[in-house]
Amino acid sequence: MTAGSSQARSVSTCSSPPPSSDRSTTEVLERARTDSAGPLVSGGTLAIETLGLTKVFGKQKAVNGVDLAVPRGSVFGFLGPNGSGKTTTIRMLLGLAAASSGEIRLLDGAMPKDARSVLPRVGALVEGPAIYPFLSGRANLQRFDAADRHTSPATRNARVDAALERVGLSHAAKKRAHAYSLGMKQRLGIANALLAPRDLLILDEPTNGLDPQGTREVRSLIRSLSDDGTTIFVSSHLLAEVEQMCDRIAVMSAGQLVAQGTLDELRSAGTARVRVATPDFADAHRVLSGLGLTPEPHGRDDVITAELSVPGLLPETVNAALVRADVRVRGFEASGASLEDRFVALTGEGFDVAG
Ligand SMILES: Nc1ncnc2c1ncn2[C@@H]1O[C@H](COP(=O)(O)OP(=O)(O)OP(=O)(O)O)[C@@H](O)[C@H]1O
Repeated sequence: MTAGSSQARSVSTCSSPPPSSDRSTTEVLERARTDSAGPLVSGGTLAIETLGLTKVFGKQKAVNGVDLAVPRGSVFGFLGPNGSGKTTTIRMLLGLAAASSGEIRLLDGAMPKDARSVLPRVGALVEGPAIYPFLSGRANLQRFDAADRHTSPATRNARVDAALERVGLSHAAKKRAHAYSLGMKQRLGIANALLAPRDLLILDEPTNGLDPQGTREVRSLIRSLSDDGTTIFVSSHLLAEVEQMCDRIAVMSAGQLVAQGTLDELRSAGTARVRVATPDFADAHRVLSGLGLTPEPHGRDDVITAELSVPGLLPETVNAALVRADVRVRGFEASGASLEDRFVALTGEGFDVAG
């Protein structure tokens, strides 16, 4: 990527940039982009790239200046609360909705201009599969395939059987779909997306509404598809789920991309904390305050915690200051911010972290 385009595409160009306390996240965004992004004109190492992607419904910006960078070969989680703009973004990526402004590159083409050459290489599951309940799983796939003018009827049966095998539904191929569990229906939807060889799979909330067993099935299927080298872009409103299957994530909040990077990058972008167990609570409070920190009680009168909010202040310096002031330290713990803390901070209250 050229320096110019890197700058132009950093998150700081969003219409409302993250607050200053989220500067580290902005840096993560910029680094992720600089590390992995190729120029928008060539596709580079990215399977999906957007620049300033925006969708306006009436007065509402449902998607607002989104710059996505999805490296090829990644399992990329697209995370955000309900209504944050994930489905709208996905619909624009696939050419199902027109963007109000912005650019999209999918694999080696621009969307929607190159849809004819690009989309046959992209499998998608958006808003659940439209399954015919009284047809068998196999007959459903045969119908879906027949509706796709890019596929060959001569190879249809073999491709349908391979897709059923791939999602672990061969044993239920002759069963009518209305007798499938929700997890099986979702896997049938994914099989539909796999009827032709794909370089990229885009899955919108593939585990939505599934019970824990169905969720596990779909999650392990996604991981095994990624082992085959397919890039997978999967949306979810559940942090725990994305954490288990993805190596990179982007976080949406109210139509804007508020973070993007590897899980480790996002974790390390959070503010570290210290936790001190001591019988000398008041003295510890005084020492921490003296260092410029804002100590907080921890629900017990012998434990005090504080965010390491002072730039350059290390946990060992805090510990040394406590010891110098004769504070008796029973326990001392330094920790990075949890991803959960990070996401609540990024997306505000109400973010559904666990399910
Ligand atoms: N066709 C439409 N007309 C008007 N507003 C829309 C339309 N589609 C989506 N929206 C609005 O755009 C916003 C983003 O919706 P979107 O479905 O993209 O969010 P989401 O993150 O996918 O949430 P969910 O997981 O609930 O589907 C919402 O406020 C929604 O009401």
